Amino acid sequence: MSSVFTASQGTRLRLVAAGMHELRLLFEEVAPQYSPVAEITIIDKGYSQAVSDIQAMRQDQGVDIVVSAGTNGSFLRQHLDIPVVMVKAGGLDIMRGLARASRGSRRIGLVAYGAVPPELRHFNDLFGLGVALRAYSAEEEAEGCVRELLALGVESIIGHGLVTDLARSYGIEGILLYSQGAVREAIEDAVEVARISRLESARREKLNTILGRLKDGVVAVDLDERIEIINPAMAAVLGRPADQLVGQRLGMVNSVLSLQDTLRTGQTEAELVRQVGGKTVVLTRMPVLEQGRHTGAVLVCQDPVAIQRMDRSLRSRGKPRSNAARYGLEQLVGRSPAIGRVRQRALTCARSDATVLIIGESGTGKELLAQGIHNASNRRAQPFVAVNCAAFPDSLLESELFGYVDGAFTGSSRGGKVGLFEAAHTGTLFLDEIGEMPLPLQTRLLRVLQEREVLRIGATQPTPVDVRIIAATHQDLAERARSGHFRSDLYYRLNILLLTLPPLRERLSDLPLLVSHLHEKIARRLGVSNSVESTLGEAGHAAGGGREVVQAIVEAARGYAWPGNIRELENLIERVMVFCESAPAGGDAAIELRSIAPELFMAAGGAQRPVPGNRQAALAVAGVLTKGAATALNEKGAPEEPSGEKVFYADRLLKDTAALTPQAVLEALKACDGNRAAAAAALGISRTTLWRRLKRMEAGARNYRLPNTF
Ligand SMILES: Nc1ncnc2c1ncn2[C@@H]1O[C@H](COP(=O)(O)OP(=O)(O)OP(=O)(O)O)[C@@H](O)[C@H]1O
Repeated sequence: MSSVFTASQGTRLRLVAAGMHELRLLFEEVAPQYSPVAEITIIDKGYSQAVSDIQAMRQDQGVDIVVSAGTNGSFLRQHLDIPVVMVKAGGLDIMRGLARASRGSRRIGLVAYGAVPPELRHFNDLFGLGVALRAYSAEEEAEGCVRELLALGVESIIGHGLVTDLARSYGIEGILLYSQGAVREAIEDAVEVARISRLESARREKLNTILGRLKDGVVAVDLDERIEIINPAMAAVLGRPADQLVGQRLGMVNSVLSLQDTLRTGQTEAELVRQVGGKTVVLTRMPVLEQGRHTGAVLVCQDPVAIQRMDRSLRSRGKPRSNAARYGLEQLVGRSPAIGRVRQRALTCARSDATVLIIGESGTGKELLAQGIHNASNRRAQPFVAVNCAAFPDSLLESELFGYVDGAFTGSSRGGKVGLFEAAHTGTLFLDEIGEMPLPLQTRLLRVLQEREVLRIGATQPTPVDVRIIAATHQDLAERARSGHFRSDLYYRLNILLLTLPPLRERLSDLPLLVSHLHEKIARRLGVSNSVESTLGEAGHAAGGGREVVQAIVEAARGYAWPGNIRELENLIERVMVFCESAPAGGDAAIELRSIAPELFMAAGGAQRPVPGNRQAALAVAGVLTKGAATALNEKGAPEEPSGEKVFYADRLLKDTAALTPQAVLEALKACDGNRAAAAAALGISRTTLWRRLKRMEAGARNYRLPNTF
């Protein structure tokens, strides 16, 4: 037996051999040889009885294939939907039958099923064998043939089982046409067919599993455009069960999906946008080639929203994690009751998906709070996208937020652009400085909040988005709504969960904690020791140890009635630390300090808002900056009488930085080659504050010549 008879997947093939009388005996003789690959069940029944037995076996344990012969075999073929392999008599079988018959009889007859083979007729005539030949095509005709032969005096009839039985019933010899060889050949054919059909059905099952899991609809048709394969997604598009659609002409089921042109031209057409059942779909039509011949066509139907989502996910994966929130609520430093209440409310906000509005002065930690809420929410693993509405010209802000489709406007990038709403899909969108949003965009924003879908610029179909909005402002939004600068309906939509961040001046008790937190944070960033106890390297001797730096700054800030800006406090600390780091060991620190002192003090906030008590603040800062700063506080922690040098610097600081003058702004911009971020950093203010300052300067005094970048 050859190796092709290895049953697939380790299970034996299941064969049924259906034959009565002599054929059954032949099956019984041959079947054991195939037991390693096939389990052969022999049934000694014919016609409808055999059909019902085989169907029951099929239900019970499965049947791969049936082997039978003659009219019984033909009957089974017609009534079963599993393959039936016929035992066929070859030339040798006929010869063998004739030889056997001629041993005892003078007159021999042969009754064939279907038609007498022409070769046999020819052979009979050529050799003058005188065998009487008859053929039958239906069971009831067989007896007529036997009787005719009897009338001719035939004593021995060769034929199928039915014929041999009839011959015997009329008292003459019946010789079965088949040999063991013919039966063996039929079983081997059956095993091979069953093996291939098992492989086929395993392949089909795999394909069905894959197609069943696909979100895209797939349908394959034959050359007549009749549906051969259809997956559940496609059946859903067509609104009918898959089994009802198989065999139907696709173009008749839905003319938009017709594959007639593809069958005719053999051309692939990709990404065709069409409407099917009121839904926009993206279609791809392809011909099917089997061994170089067109045998049908395939249609793939995609949901554009899914494509967009995939596109977004690919884009966001390609990007570095810029859309991630770095801060958690635990980084919102402060033990004052005011900040405690904010932290508590923020935790409550994190538990819901409702829109949050954060109100607080610039640099009070609004973004930190927004990030903290995101990171404490269920969306923490999803994007956190922040946008400063004040930082973009109106038209740019629109395309940033909503994105645009390919060719939406001159100069738009090819392939369109994903807006920040879409980029934040499933996550949080932080809209900072929402009060600065132009009115037309407020209308669009309101629509997004109501409909939960965005319409890219130039698009006709909206894209659903699942985004949690956190908006922030330093402005009195209610007042802006009253004065018509802000849509009141949007204000009410945003103002669902309100968080108010108090300025630092209203929670000065948090100052020491904040200063040492920021000191540590900056030290980490600068790569210097983060302990306030430690020295700041060799240079630390010039300007005092870490503890003194922190204490002096706390003093300065307190005395100065800090105007509420933590960012500026952070900037001041950084400047002091950088200065202390860079002061040469044993060098004249006082000279160094003199050069940066005005800038440092400006960073302390005094430049923006001179407040009462600033002389004391200046003294404290100057204390850090002068050579004798290490003794700025006496042993009991009380401030020392200021030295003449300290007083001198404090006065100079006050004079130089009395206000963030337009001149100071312009000089900073000039020094930074018009780079706004750098200028803001140099001035120790946020980019937003600088932007506002510039806006005010532009509006108020047209005589300033601003660099082109503005
Ligand atoms: N309570 C706090 N604890 C620790 N750090 C804080 C706190 N509040 C603010 N900061 C720090 O101050 C800086 C400014 O904070 P943030 O950017 O969140 O302020 P903002 O109110 O959003 O500012 P703006 O309105 O100018 O955009 C950040 O570096 C932040 O880490």
